[in-house]
Amino acid sequence: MEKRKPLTTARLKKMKQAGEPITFVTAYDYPSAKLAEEAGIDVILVGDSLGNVVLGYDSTLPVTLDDIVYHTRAVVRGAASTFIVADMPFMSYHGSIDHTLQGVARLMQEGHAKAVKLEGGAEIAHTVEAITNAGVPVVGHIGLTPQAVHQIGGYLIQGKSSEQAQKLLADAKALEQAGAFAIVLELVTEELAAWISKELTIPTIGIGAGASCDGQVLVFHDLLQYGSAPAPRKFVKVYANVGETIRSGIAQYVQEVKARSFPGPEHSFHMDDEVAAYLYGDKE
Ligand SMILES: Nc1nc(=O)c2c([nH]1)NC[C@@H]1CN(c3ccc(C(=O)N[C@@H](CCC(=O)O)C(=O)O)cc3)CN21
Ligand SMILES: CC(C)C(=O)C(=O)O
Ligand SMILES: [Mg+2]
Repeated sequence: MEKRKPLTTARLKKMKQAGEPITFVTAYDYPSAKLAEEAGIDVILVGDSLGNVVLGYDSTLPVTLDDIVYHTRAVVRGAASTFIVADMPFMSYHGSIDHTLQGVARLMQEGHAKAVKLEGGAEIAHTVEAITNAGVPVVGHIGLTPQAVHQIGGYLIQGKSSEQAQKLLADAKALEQAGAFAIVLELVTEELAAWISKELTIPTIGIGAGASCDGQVLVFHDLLQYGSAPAPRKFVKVYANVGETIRSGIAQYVQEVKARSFPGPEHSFHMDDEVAAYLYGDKE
């Protein structure tokens, strides 16, 4: 395959200016990252959705920094030529700046990430600035911020009222001002996402935010129907049914072992004839 020019934060800004859509997908391990890179994805996000789709939790809150470091390393091994962003997990960036920077350092030095993503608006702008000042590119994330699910009261669409919309625009501008190189807009109206995208010079990456964003992101397991929620959410398009492929493959394996049709002769190893004859044959 042709080797692509490594993506940079400057290139992402140029893509926005040129109107070239930016593609993000999440990945959490070596094979998924390798396949995403081979498929031509621009950016891989090692999301804390890891908690839901890989670790079986019912929210992203239990995901730890250790979890993200471990999975980011595997993703980087699978997609060494792709720009890889690591999600900062719940409560890893709300203490002191020192504590936050220690976590960022682990994601970069042990996880080998190229950038980090944090949920929140103007209230975390000082944190975004400190991380940026340390030379680490930052992706913002506003709208539905799943780490705040218990405060929000559910996974609800954000920015429907004009007050909320204006606050979200102010948040986006604060993050841009603080040095973020891109902002995820999650579960906001298409109208608000279009407005924010027009007002910013950095790219917006939408999930459930309509077609006017500068890029799109989806969760790997959602777009491939790989063990995630049985009924895909409105903002997800299903491009393949990997879960069904895996289930039917394993079911066929079970059936063939039970029927003794697997393994067949072509899957088995044999001794030389003389040895077999000596051990088990007619030794008169
Ligand atoms: N598998 C997976 N995909 C995701 O996109 C995702 C995760 N997990 N985990 C972390 C967050 C949580 N996300 C979610 C979770 C639920 C809804 C949801 O049920 N939304 C409703 C709309 C609610 C409303 O009407 O306000 C929907 O029907 O789409 C949306 C995003 C997005 N992220
Ligand atoms: C849905 C994306 C943006 C995310 O934050 C995640 O996968 O954790
Ligand atoms: Mg996340």
